[in-house]
Parts: sequence; C-alpha cells; structure tokens
Amino acid sequence: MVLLSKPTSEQYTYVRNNMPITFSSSIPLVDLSKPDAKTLIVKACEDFGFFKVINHGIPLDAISQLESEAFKFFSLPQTEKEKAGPANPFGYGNKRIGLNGDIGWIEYLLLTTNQEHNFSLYGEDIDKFRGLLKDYKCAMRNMACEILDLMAEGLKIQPKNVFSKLVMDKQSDCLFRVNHYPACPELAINGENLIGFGEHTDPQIISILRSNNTSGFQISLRDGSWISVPPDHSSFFINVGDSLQVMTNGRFKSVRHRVLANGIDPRLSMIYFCGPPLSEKIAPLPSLMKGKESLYKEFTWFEYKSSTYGSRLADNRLGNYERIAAT
Ligand SMILES: C=C1C[C@]23C[C@H]1CC[C@H]2[C@@]12CCC[C@@](C)(C(=O)O1)[C@H]2[C@@H]3C(=O)O
Ligand SMILES: O=C(O)CCC(=O)C(=O)O
Ligand SMILES: [Fe+2]
Repeated sequence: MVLLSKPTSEQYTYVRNNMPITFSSSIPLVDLSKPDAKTLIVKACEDFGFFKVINHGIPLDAISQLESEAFKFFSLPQTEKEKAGPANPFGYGNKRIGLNGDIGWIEYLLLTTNQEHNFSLYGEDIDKFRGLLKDYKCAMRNMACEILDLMAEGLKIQPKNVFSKLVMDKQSDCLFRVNHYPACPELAINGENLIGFGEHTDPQIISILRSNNTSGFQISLRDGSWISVPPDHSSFFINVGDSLQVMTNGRFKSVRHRVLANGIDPRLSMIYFCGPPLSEKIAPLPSLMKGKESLYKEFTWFEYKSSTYGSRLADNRLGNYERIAAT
C-alpha cells in the first residue's frame, strides 16, 4: 500500500489500494442470547478490542427508519445542513474532524445524548428525526449496559455494574454520531480509496457502531495489519476504547480503526460513544490489578477528554499517560 498526499487546495490523504480488499472472517461474533456471551466478549476484547453482536433485540425497523431520516438530512442542500453546524461542540460537520486539521471524505452530525437538539430545519420532518434519535439513543444506552455487565461477569469482578454504572450515571458523557460518506464516482474510476475517517482509537469506554451495508470499516490487528470488517446492517459492532483499556490495566486493548470510502456506495454509520461522567477517575480496577502496579498515571475523564481534543486523530493519546516501569 502506497500512501501519498495530493497537493490540492484541500489536502486529502489518498490511500492507493492496489491489493484487493480482503474481508476477514475472523471477526469475533457474540450472540447475546447465548450463555457463553460473557466469555466470548472477554476473549474478543483481549485479542481484538472489537467484536460483532447479534441477537441484540433492537428492532431493525426502528434502525432503518432512523437511517432513512439521516439520509434525508444529508441530502438537503449544503446551506440547509450548515444551519445545524458547526460541529463544535455539537451539530453538523463537514470534512473537518476535531480541531487540529484532520480531514476526511465525510459529513456528520455530532450530538450529545442527554439533551435534544433544536435543528431549525427541514420543516416538520425534523420532529420525526428527533423522535427516532431519542429512542435509538435510549436503546443504545441499554445495550451498552447489557454488554458492560456481561464484560464484568466474564472478568469475574464485583459488582457486576462496575462499568455500566458509569454509563447509567445522569452525568455520563456519552455522545452520538451519524456519519455519512458520500459516493464519489471520480474516485471509483481511479480505483482509489479515500480516507473517510482516519485511523484512531476511541477515547471512551466502548462505542457501539451500526452501519448500512456498505464496506469501508477496517480494524488494525495486534500485528499492525489492517483487515476489512464485512458490513452487516442488522448487527452491531463494539469497539473497546482507551478508558476501558486503562480500567482493565491493559488486559483489554482499545482497537485502532478507520473508514475507507469506496467511492461507489454511500456509507451511513451511527455510533454511540459511552463516556463516563467528566469527574470520574479513570484508573485500573483494584480487582484486576492482582498485586500488580498500575500501568497508567491517574487522570479524570475530563483531563483525558481535554487532551484528546488537543491531539490529532492518529495520535497515541494514551502514551502520555503510561507509567514507565521503574527499573
Ligand atoms: C481529532 C479528534 C477528533 C476526535 C477528538 C480528537 C481525537 C479523537 C476523535 C474522537 C474519536 C471518537 C469520537 C470522538 C467524538 C471522540 O470523542 O474522539 C472523536 C472526536 C471528534 O470527532 O471531534
Ligand atoms: O463511521 C464509521 O463507520 C466509524 C467512524 C468512527 O470511527 C468514529 O466516528 O469514531
Ligand atoms: Fe472511532
């Protein structure tokens, strides 16, 4: 794979992908209705920091209705969409990701989860979109808690809600994002993929991702290689975030991931990011230390989140918080 930058007015990074994209069949699969779910979750978080969830109980109809409202929103004229911007701190964003110069072939809505947004656009339809968003965010929070409880059970730690209580807390700092990667026929002709969302780890505890049936999502394996995750619009995908890596003292690793836009089919994804309350201390759980030292310096979610916003997407943000073992 050759990385090259096109010196255009807007500097996109192209990834020339001459090799056929290989879809991995080795993505861990967790059936939430089976008794072995907790064991499989722990193994997946150790080996990949990533897994796919089926039998999640979320009605597909609610998901596809939200998806079609989101597509409607993104098909509005640019000037209309921009009325819901900028994305800092919340709202519509286009191309720019974060505050430090990262760009991608993407437009998105970045939303809080504990309040509704008053977009003043697109007539009466906005109420429908808003209602669907509210229900979906509620379903995601419940699913996050179910998965986090299974994680604690699988790790054999007490109480079972050590992780989920952070998400249930009224002060929890969860986010919701709807990403749209538009088609770009010019790219398809060149046979090039464009970076939709550059490689990074999510800073939160876990994130729950659902996308339409368009490929493009890739994860990095422990050996540094990238694999494409076969899309599946009826399943959810879970990313381990940096905060969970710290709380498990490195037993679980956050997963590096990225999105390549294929240029032919638009991709639409919705991600629920589970963040703890801002004042929460992020530190290894004593029951997972087993007499070992913490691999990380102490910090609050507020401190980590602030340093996150001062960083570039691809930075190893946790690096600044690693304790160098005394020799
Ligand atoms: C360059 C960026 C962009 C960041 C912050 C910083 C580094 C990590 C990015 C994310 C990744 C996960 C969701 C998000 C909402 C988050 O919490 O961290 C993103 C945020 C943004 O898109 O604004
Ligand atoms: O849009 C996607 O599929 C993933 C995007 C992502 O990783 C993120 O928003 O943090
Ligand atoms: Fe992400």
